[in-house]
Amino acid sequence: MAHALLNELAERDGLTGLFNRRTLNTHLERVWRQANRDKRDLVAIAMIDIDHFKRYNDRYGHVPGDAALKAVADVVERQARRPLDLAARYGGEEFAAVWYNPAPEELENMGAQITAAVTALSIAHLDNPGGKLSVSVGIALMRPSAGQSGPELLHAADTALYQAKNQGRNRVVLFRFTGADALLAPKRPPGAPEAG
Ligand SMILES: Nc1nc2c(ncn2[C@@H]2O[C@H](COP(=O)(O)OP(=O)(O)OP(=O)(O)O)[C@@H](O)[C@H]2O)c(=O)[nH]1
Repeated sequence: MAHALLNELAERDGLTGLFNRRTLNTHLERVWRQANRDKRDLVAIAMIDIDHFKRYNDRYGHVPGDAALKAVADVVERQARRPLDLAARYGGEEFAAVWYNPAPEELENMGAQITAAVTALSIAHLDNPGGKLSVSVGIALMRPSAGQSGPELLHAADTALYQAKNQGRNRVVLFRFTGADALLAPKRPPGAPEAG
């Protein structure tokens, strides 16, 4: 019993109860191998970061800051519900979700459900445009193969998150691999006719 409790504590983040970064990395390695065996299964990662959280702490204090982190953690957890999915606190105000074999065309929507659910919490954040707590989301998708690794996927999701921050925050950006790695159809430029 005590052993199980210690294991549980080592795997989880004390504040939010989500899995910690170390557990995420181990899980990613495991599902990566699984998907590689199955040859066609995909793995996606979403990185989720609270917008202007430093300003939030500065204005409202660390106790409300911690409560906001827990509320966002619950949102992320609800969005990673399948048996091989996993939600983690990745760092201070950064969360990550592993999505095993998601439908590529659903990814943007899955990310948008996270941004919408955080906005719907209606946590006042007067130093954030819009006046409410919001998050930015970066998502990347890969079909694991021998030549690629989970950390590459994480890095791509992080790059997409960086773009989401730069483009104004409170939004979802999908990392778009090119060439043979492209699993997501490139977005049509505005006004372009539909393919087919
Ligand atoms: N209350 C609380 N704050 C934390 C915790 N961990 C990290 N933070 C705070 O999160 C803030 C992160 O700030 P930055 O990395 O500058 O990012 P940001 O202000 O969210 O800005 P953008 O990400 O660019 O939108 C810092 O002020 C940290 O102190 C925690 O466990 N509790």
